[in-house]
Amino acid sequence: MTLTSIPSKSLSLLYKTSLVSQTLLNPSPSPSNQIISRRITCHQMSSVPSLRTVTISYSDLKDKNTDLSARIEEGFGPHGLGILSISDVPGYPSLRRNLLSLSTRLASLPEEAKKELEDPRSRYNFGWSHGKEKLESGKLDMLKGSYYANPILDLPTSEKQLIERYPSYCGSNIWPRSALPELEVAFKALGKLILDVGLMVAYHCDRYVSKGMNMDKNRGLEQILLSSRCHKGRLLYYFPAQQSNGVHDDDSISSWCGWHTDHGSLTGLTCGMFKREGVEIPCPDNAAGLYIRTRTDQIVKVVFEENDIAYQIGETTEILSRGYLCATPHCVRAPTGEEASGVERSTFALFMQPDWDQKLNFPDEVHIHKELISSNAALTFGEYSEKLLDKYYHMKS
Ligand SMILES: O=C(O)CCC(=O)C(=O)O
Ligand SMILES: [Fe+2]
Repeated sequence: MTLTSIPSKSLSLLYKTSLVSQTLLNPSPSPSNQIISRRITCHQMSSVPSLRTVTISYSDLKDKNTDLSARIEEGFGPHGLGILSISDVPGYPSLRRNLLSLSTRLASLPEEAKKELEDPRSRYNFGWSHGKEKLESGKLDMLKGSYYANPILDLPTSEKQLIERYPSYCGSNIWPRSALPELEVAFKALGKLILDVGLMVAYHCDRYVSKGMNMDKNRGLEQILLSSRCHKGRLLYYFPAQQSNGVHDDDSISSWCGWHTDHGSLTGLTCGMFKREGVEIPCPDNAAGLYIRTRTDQIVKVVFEENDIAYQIGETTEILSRGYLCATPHCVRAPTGEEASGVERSTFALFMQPDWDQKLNFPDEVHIHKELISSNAALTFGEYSEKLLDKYYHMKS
């Protein structure tokens, strides 16, 4: 388990009962499954239904005068899937390719070199992490390796007390400067771009939310992300089947990455890159990839273009927006069948999250992590995350 993605076993959302039936822009909305069925497409080769994300072009997104509230609501609102993607971001395709191509090299470094990149103090939330997190089954996750770093700040604070209290946020990056020097440049470049575009998404999210609730201009999502020193990038490498003890015979939907909601504010996601023996290939199994659980408890496979950046909502935004923007339960399914043998997957997530002292006021009725958070609790983001980490880290022993 890592700090950025905590499993939500019941997947009940915070605001399931109160605001889900209320939309801002469509006073009498069609049921969410109607919206969803409009966008269902079936891949020719497979019977697995996939939904395309709502897509906004970069040129529309960067124009602050364009009102994108309806698109934001369609993607992130109570009846949306909780994901949307941005197309045509200048420079993005090559930055994505540069970084994702390095994940195989990182994962193949000698064990001693990877050990030097580990940081137990931050519960492996900086540097290399493999086999430290638990899968839903309770077994250690040997299926993927992750590399975590803050792409914006190498050292978010020099205050010793803060570093000790919140090691997973306030710690320092650990770059493989001699073993793989290209990683730092590629990681920072992609992370910074996804943050910049994420800030534009956040601007339009605020505009949408402010139509429904009184919002202090300085406390919106954009401002929270702009002033945060805690953003965290995760380069993920899913090992090919035969290197992970053949565990890919698990054909459940969450066979590669368990069901969870990200607990920060906004997550930027690249489209996964598949390779066999070092050569990039299209995904050999149409059923493999990202799945989302909808507000009406349907499980759907979600697709977006290779050169689009996808954004998902995290728990903190759901809390701060009082449910107007809803967190996104998701998981990843591994490819199965003969064709899946030797297939690896690389991807990158940027968890945009508030600073450790951001105040979170929980609602009267808390549905998520109930056992940890009391109704109307007022915690800082740092305290909230530490509570989750304490709980899930203790599960690891
Ligand atoms: O591998 C993916 O596409 C998603 C990973 C993910 O959900 C996470 O790291 O929180
Ligand atoms: Fe996630």
